[in-house]
Amino acid sequence: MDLGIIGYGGVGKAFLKLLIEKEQYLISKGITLKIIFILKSNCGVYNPEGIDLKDLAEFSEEKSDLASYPVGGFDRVNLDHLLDNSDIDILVELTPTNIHTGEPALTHMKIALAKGIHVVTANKGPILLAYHELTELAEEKGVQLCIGCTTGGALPTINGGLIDLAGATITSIEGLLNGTTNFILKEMEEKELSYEEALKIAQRQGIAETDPSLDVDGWDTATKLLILTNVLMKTDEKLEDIKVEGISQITLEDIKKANIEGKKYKLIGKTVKTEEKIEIGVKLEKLDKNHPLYNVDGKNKGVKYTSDSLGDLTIIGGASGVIPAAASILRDIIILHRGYKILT
Ligand SMILES: NC(=O)C1=CN([C@@H]2O[C@H](COP(=O)(O)OP(=O)(O)OC[C@H]3O[C@@H](n4cnc5c(N)ncnc54)[C@H](OP(=O)(O)O)[C@@H]3O)[C@@H](O)[C@H]2O)C=CC1
Ligand SMILES: N[C@@H](CC=O)C(=O)O
Repeated sequence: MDLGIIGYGGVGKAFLKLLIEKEQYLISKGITLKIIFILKSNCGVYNPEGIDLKDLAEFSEEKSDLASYPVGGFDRVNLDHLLDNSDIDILVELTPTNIHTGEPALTHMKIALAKGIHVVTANKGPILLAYHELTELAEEKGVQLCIGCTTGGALPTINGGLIDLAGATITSIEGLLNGTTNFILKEMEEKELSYEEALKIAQRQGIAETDPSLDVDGWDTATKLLILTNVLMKTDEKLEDIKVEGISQITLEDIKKANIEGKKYKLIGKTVKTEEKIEIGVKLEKLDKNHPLYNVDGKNKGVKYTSDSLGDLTIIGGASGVIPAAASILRDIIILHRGYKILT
């Protein structure tokens, strides 16, 4: 399969390295992935024969300006033109999340789907704002929109809800869905760091969003929760209708006090749906030891589904990070290659 990648930051670079590491595994499964183009905001690399990934990865260790890459580097980006000429099967969209406009990713995805190209993405903005429109377009064109990375990266939230709870009605979703805030809370607790110091470490490790206020003010949790709600509960809820709280007000003293009570602070997003109404919100909660998400620490995340006929299902792990995020992009590509249809 031929791929084009838009966004060559933390996740994009990790994805390239992963493809190099997994080359033999992929070949053994009969999966040949050829990268035709990689775009950043103002430059890119294009090679219709397939980019030499090892060479480009080495080049990128030293330089960030792809225009100066000797084989196919260029500095004027025209995606429409590229998609017309490069004949790719899958567009991998990895630009920064914008929860207000979804751009630039929303436009990238619409162009690709309209041209009959599958889209695999880590970008939550377009899925939050235009999930139904994009899936309709994908269906009309007979291609897939793969969003496994948008609701917790490596944590298999979408697959768990759609595949493992198939046939059941999900009545509540409770999620610890943001690795950055959970990591900050743990660093403050264990190393007695201030909130600001812990956030800087999360940023250095590449787990925070390009705009970290999305993490610490609760919007990333809210976005993931809303995508899960709209996909799994077949609703069309909007960000502006829900109450969202972050963690920026918490102090080391609050955390220590909770510890003495045998409790831990966690940023929790929760949706409860009955026949009459739906309640959705994100808030900092003090969990006690009996709560299924109490032991989800550090960069790990977790989700608990309650369903009518398949009971409760709690999935824990899926640490945030550029490598697990890249691996969840590859997971979606493999699922696509196997011919499974996830979003039905
Ligand atoms: N980091 C993580 O652990 C995870 C991230 N995600 C999601 O993955 C996506 C990427 O995250 P991450 O790699 O950390 O982000 P980065 O900020 O590290 O990288 C973003 C990349 O997108 C490029 N870009 C920005 N605007 C455009 C544009 N208009 N056209 C082409 N390229 C553009 C940037 O180019 P330039 O450098 O030239 O500006 C950069 O290469 C985000 O949507 C994020 O929410 C999901 C799960 C986990
Ligand atoms: N910033 C996010 C990255 C994955 O979505 C997080 O911290 O979990």
